[in-house]
Amino acid sequence: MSLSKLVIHQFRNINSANITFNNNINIIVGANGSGKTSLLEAIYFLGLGRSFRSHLTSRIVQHEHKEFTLFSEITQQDYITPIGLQKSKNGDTILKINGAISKKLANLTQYLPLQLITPESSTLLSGSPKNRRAFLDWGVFYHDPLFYHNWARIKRLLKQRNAALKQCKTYNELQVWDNELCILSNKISTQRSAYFDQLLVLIKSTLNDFLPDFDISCQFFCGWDKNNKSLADYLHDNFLRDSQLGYTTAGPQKADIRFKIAGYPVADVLSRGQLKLFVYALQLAQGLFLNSIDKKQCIFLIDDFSSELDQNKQQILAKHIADSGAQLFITVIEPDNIDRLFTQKNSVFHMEHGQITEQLEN
Ligand SMILES: Nc1ncnc2c1ncn2[C@@H]1O[C@H](COP(=O)(O)OP(=O)(O)OP(=O)(O)O)[C@@H](O)[C@H]1O
Repeated sequence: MSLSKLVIHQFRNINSANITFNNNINIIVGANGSGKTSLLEAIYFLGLGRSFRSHLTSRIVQHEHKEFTLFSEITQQDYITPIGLQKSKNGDTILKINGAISKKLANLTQYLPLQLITPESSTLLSGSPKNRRAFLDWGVFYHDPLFYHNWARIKRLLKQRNAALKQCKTYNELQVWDNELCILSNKISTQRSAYFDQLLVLIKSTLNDFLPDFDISCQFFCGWDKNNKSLADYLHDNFLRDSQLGYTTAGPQKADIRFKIAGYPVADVLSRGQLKLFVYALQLAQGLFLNSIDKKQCIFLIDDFSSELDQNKQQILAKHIADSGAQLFITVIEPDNIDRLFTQKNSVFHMEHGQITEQLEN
């Protein structure tokens, strides 16, 4: 899958754009505030139905306009899927996939498997486990077609259980939720750990290139200590504590991936640039997995490609992206020799005050 065409209307400072992208490398060059991140945000919106910068449509719609419109063509082998999305400040949304109205924005996710890397991405390692669960679930979602159903069901169940926790006086009253919860939790945990075990091989190999001087351990935690007791026992034994807290403290909603160096969390040991490289290694491993095992093309959106990376690391990164077979969108302020980092054919776009123009080959 690749994004072959994008039409934008009234999205941030981009009033109107009609762009045909390269199937591999797309380099977007522009000064501060020219609209580079807005372009990535528009692509992200088409991939996930939301922004990575704001929950408020009113911030994203161009000032003095009522709505933004995005139209794209997604190419898979020789088949083109047209997708159109319009969002208004008043909350109205129109999504069309292949000419038919689609009610759910979640339907978008299967078309563009996006990996976003921004200067804030190191929160994947330094932030809460929620970020690492989202990272892991992204891969499981594309790898295992049954995962989404289990995940959506358990989210609903937990919501109901947490509401019931606040009212139940005895554990017996809760058991109606827990039988299904335990079955689903074990399924999700098996799906996640099966994916993680395979991904780990790729993570180790990318980390070896990016951070060869560190011995890094990576461990999946399913959300409860399986070796100690079953989830059913945890739910039973934690009843009093959980009802005081008003939420369930054991289960797949507490899963995490623990990355450590000499027993310390990586965020406490590595520099900012090294953390960024770590995140690149993790996301590239997922891109490689998607390409080589799931036979789907990953799309990388990388904002501010060269920040905090020396020339050598930029070269390693460029090589890995090329090897992953992904479609790439990177933004840079200074073009320098960035296009020469990539050996395959690439397209360069210049961004100025929200206007995009493609640089023609000499
Ligand atoms: N709703 C909006 N309508 C019009 N312009 C907007 C809107 N939201 C943001 N902008 C403007 O869009 C411009 C582009 O911002 P963007 O973050 O895309 O730039 P950038 O090229 O990524 O900059 P940098 O290199 O500094 O990160 C900014 O000047 C911003 O003030």
